[in-house]
Amino acid sequence: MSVDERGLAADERGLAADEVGLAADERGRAAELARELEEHAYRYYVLDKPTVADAEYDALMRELEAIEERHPELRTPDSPTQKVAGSYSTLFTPVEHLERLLSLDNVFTDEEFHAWAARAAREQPVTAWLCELKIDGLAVDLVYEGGRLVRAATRGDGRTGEDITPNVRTLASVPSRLRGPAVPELLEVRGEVFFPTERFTELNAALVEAGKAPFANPRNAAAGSLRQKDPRVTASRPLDMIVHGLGAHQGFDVASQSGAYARLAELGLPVSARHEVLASVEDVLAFVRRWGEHRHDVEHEIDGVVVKVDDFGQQRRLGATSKAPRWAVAFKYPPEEVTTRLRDIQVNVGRTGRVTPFGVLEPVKVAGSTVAMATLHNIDEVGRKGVLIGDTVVLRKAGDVIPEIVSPVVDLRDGSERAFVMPTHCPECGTQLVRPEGEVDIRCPNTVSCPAQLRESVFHLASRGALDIDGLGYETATVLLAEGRIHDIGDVFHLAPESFEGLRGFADKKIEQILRGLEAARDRPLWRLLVGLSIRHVGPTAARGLARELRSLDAIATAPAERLAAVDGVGPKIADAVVDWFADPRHRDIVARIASGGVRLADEGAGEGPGPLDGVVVVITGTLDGWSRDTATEAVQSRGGKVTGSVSKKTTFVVAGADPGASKYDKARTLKIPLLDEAGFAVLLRDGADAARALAVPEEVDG
Ligand SMILES: NC(=O)c1ccc[n+]([C@@H]2O[C@H](COP(=O)([O-])OP(=O)(O)OC[C@H]3O[C@@H](n4cnc5c(N)ncnc54)[C@H](O)[C@@H]3O)[C@@H](O)[C@H]2O)c1
Ligand SMILES: [Zn+2]
Repeated sequence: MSVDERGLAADERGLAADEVGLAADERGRAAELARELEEHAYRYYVLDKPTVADAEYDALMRELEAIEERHPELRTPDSPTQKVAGSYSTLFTPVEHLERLLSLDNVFTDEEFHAWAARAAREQPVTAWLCELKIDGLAVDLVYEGGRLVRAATRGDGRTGEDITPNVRTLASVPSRLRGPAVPELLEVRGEVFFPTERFTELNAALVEAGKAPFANPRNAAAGSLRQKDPRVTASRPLDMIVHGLGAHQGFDVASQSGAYARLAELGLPVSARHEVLASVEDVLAFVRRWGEHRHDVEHEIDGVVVKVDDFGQQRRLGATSKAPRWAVAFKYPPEEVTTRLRDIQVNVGRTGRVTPFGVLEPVKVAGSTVAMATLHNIDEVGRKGVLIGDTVVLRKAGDVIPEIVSPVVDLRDGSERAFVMPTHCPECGTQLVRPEGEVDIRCPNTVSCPAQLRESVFHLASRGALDIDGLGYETATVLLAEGRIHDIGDVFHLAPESFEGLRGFADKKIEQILRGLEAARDRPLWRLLVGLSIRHVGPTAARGLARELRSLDAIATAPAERLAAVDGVGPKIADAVVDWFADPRHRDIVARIASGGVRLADEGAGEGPGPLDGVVVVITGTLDGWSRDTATEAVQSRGGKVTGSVSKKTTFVVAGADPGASKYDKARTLKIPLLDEAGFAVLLRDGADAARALAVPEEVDG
């Protein structure tokens, strides 16, 4: 044996030894993962009290799958990757399902879906896909004999579930008798029981008030409400159900999933109207994308889309694994919930003095960004949520919405947690805080010199939503105030090159940028200035209304409350806030300084009669190349027209840019409201409504 060969042989031995070590490690890890997964599944399915978010459970499951992929000998039939998760509690009588209830395999990306669909199609050509929403609830099995509901059960381990018949009978949407002349002799249907999203906060608040632990999310609320010993508790909860599957049946002859849904609906069962039968994989992916964008427009939570082979014959030929059918898959959306630790609760003082608690979190990644803080809105909210400092909490970040603390994980408390106490004095200026009667908010009443309020109001004046002053960000505002170069928002437009003398961190370029930013901001539309003044309750909608109808700051400042309240989008509460604000001589002084700083305080056409788009109501949806939503809105409003957010019979035109919102688009078609593209919109602005109407050709909906 040559030296070389010996070396090689030793290497091989080394490698083999490593592999043995690795396998032993991985075997240990696999066993640990299996234990953890079983424990989490028990907490989730039996106790309805998970201690980790679904995304964390799914990550453990994927880790186990990956190990089993490398070491197939570890993939035993009792591995959590191979069975339907779930168990049944001794609180309920066990019942055998007539046919097994399975879980679903998952895909997370277009590529994974393509691969899945291709694999299915290799076994069995697929003629049509049925797409529907994946309801985040709990699976329930209903059995009808001779048209009467005889049993309802949870999924359990897929073979044996828990008898929850009396509880399910309390659901208004579940018929106790099927409707119509030809009811099947036997019908086993599966569906999802869910807790309507908008009722969830209300339930948790009530539980916390009663000294009980809140639910982690609407799914757990559904499971916990349904799996009650006392059906009266279930009856008191707003549970709903949608059916999405067929089990054993006799006298129910249909050839497809979509056909089954039509028939189930005739029988009076709750079927979702949101399913679609689609021919191509591309159409399926478009469905997935569309609902991803409208994920929060649904009355229940959805965690993805379920794609099923529509034809029953094709389904049968594809069959199932021990865990899931091969003819269906769940396309999961990115998770929006994680758990993390609430390290502290602190308060923030806003531009109008409002004191809001916020949670300081152990930084955590969710929905693509790292979150370290979450608002808690007000002191009542802290109480309603029942969170303590030191708690592990469920954190939710849905789309562009700011991150929210949903609930504490009560089961993970160790006694070291403590309740948040609202400070009695402003953390920034030491002034005693007040809670005006009948208000939920606590405020710092020192509007004149509270550093937090000044900083926030200057920053707000300069922000995108208000005057959009380039170069004047939060840091700059803080420095200028702290160094006494400005005292409040009234001084901002008096900033000159000398104002920055002796300040560190202000290069000539930066100073120029700010001065140029101010120059541009002097000429913005009136409503932006109004927003920038930080008058309580006055947001863009009210400001636009006021500017549109009164057209100058002077007119707004001197109008009586009744006149202001009559403005579209204003009303008495905002009107009073406006009157109060202008009644304060310090505020009038601020306005005078803003005016002497060269800011335009009136819109063009102040005092003029109706504009060319008077009476025209426009809804804008999708993106326009040449316009932002703000500039497009302004263009309509400055001509006397109105822009609203939803399509109704009162809408004159719907302007649809690229990727228009599906619901607005569809509604416009149903109500036969003229649709304008970007070119049509330009015509509307230039030549008026009649010219635009002539251009709006009704087109056919494609898919
Ligand atoms: N947080 C935890 O501790 C914990 C523990 C266990 C499981 N889980 C979560 O539970 C889920 C896994 O459970 P699973 O096995 O039920 O899988 P799954 O929820 O991903 O998918 C299967 C289920 O989807 C339901 N479903 C909803 N809409 C449907 C539709 N339109 N058509 C068909 N089925 C539909 C069915 O009831 C079916 O049983 C994961 O999301 C996991 O994170 C979490
Ligand atoms: Zn203060």
